[in-house]
Amino acid sequence: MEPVETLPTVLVVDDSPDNIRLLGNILLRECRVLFATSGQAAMDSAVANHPDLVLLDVMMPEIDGFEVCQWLRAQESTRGIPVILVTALNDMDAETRGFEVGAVDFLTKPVNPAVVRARVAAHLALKRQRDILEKTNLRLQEEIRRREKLETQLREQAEYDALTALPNRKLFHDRLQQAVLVGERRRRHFALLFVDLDRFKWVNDTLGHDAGDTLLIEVARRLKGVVRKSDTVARLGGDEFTVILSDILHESMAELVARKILEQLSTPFILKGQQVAISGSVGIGMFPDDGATPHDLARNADSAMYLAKQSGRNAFRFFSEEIDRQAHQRMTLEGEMRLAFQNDEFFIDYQPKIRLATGRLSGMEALVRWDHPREGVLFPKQFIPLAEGTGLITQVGAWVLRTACRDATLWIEEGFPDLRLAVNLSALQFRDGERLVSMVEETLLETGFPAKNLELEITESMMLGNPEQAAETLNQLRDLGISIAMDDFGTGFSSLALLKRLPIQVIKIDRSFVKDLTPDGRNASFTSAIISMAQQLGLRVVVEGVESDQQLNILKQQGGDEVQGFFFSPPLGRESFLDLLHGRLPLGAAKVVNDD
Ligand SMILES: Nc1nc2c(ncn2[C@@H]2O[C@@H]3COP(=O)(O)O[C@H]4[C@@H](O)[C@H](n5cnc6c(=O)[nH]c(N)nc65)O[C@@H]4COP(=O)(O)O[C@H]3[C@H]2O)c(=O)[nH]1
Repeated sequence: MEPVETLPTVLVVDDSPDNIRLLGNILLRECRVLFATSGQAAMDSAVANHPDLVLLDVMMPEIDGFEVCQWLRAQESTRGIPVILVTALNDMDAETRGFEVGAVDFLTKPVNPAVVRARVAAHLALKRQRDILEKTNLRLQEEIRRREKLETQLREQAEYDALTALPNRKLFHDRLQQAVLVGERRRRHFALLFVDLDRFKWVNDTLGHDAGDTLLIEVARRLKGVVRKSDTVARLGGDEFTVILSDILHESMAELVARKILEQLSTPFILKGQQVAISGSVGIGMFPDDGATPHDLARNADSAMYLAKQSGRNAFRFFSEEIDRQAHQRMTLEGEMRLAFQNDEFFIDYQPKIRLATGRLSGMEALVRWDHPREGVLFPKQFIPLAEGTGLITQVGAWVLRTACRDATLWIEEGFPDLRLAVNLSALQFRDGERLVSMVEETLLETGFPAKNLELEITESMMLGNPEQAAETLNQLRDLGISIAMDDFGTGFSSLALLKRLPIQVIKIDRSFVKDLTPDGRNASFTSAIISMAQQLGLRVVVEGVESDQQLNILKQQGGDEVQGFFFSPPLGRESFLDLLHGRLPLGAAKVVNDD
């Protein structure tokens, strides 16, 4: 006989003490037997003693065997205990229900001792096997988790730099390879920047390696701060860092990041309690122009970095000489643009707008120019993108609106009360709606220009980022009494939904549609369709870029409201425009000075 503590435990449940005694005697030799004489006592005992098997009488008062069995199955701690139900002979219904509530077997009364022993022994053996399997399974899962953790650690050690936690050289090469593949497949540009610290050796030699490590960790943090989450910043070793800027639309975006990096690196670091100024050099390679393979691109970005270092440090260089020249020209221009306000170098030309129905001047569009001391007169496309890239556009835009409103107020006072002034807004001004609305409001107050005579020109793309916020800004502008014109209509999505949703009063048909306007051409159908759609929506239509009387006649027939273009007049300086207003200069007499 096995010692009692190693014998399996069987809980015998029956409300009849005789039956309990009988079953107990049958099992006594092979098992440790526990007893319960009610359903409740059985449940309590199962939870407390966790038996290896339950022999459960079905017919009991209050809580019967089915309920007890169901309850045991529902509890986490007793779910695995096999239950054999003891039923009356030939009670088929009881058997069916018993299986439904989770019993594993049946014994029928009156019980046959040999059958009882055999069934109990079989189910105990099964349970033992299951327990062993479960334990093995748990151990295996634990082992898998341990190995996965180890693998992750090993991978991180193999792919990440231990000091800065940035991707190391190996992972950088993988990512670069990946970027090249994506770039090839989707025909996307991306930029690779090589960044090198200019005084790292000095820090290591004079302040010690601890300070060098602190510096590298801080540099890693700052570099990550200037790029998007989807970009990669890696450390190749020493003080050599790289940045992969994915999805670059234009080199100027890479330039912007390079400049931010230089700014970050030239902001002093605190090392061993003292302020240390270092700087960096950045080399930029553009995919695919500066290298269509990871190897070529990396080599070229690296050599651009050496050129930057040679050119006096704290500098960036593009690999391509042409791009580099343009980037540095932009940088110079930016500095000069800041000075241009002080030196009064901006001025405005006004291009007349003509009402088709009367053939008379109805208003003008203000177009900014920059009288650059070295380059001569610069047109918007030569400096507005730069002003947008540097944030200076807010200042330029406010200056244009104030100056144009001041000029136009004078003209209104000179006897042209209906003169309408159109001013362009930039997407960047539009992004800060609140600031824009208060700037416009203040300008109207300051200059006394009537809001109803002002038309602000926006483009569709400005609305796309956040249409809800755009609609709110436009509503606030409309509440001031200003009209809103959708510029360049037809070149973007030309979404009707947008026209319906936004408080727009005017659409301006882009001049590309007027260019080849012939009576039976495709462009004629296009302008005609837009004009009749606009009329149905109650919008005014201004057509830009009218250069010939043939175009004019078509537009007249199609019923446009206003036109603007070299056929009547190019943009004019303030004095010439005044001459035009007073009839001293006839419409159509001025020569084209800006034909882009
Ligand atoms: N080929 C041809 N061109 C014609 C004709 N009639 C007018 N143009 C030109 O077309 C442009 C019309 O302005 P836009 O579509 O609003 O396009 C403007 C506008 O989007 C932007 N811009 C101008 N001034 C400002 C400003 O103060 N702020 C902002 N944010 N953008 C401005 O710069 C763009 C270009 O301005 P500009 O170079 O002055 O060029 C002007 C004008 O000189 C024509 O018959 N034929």
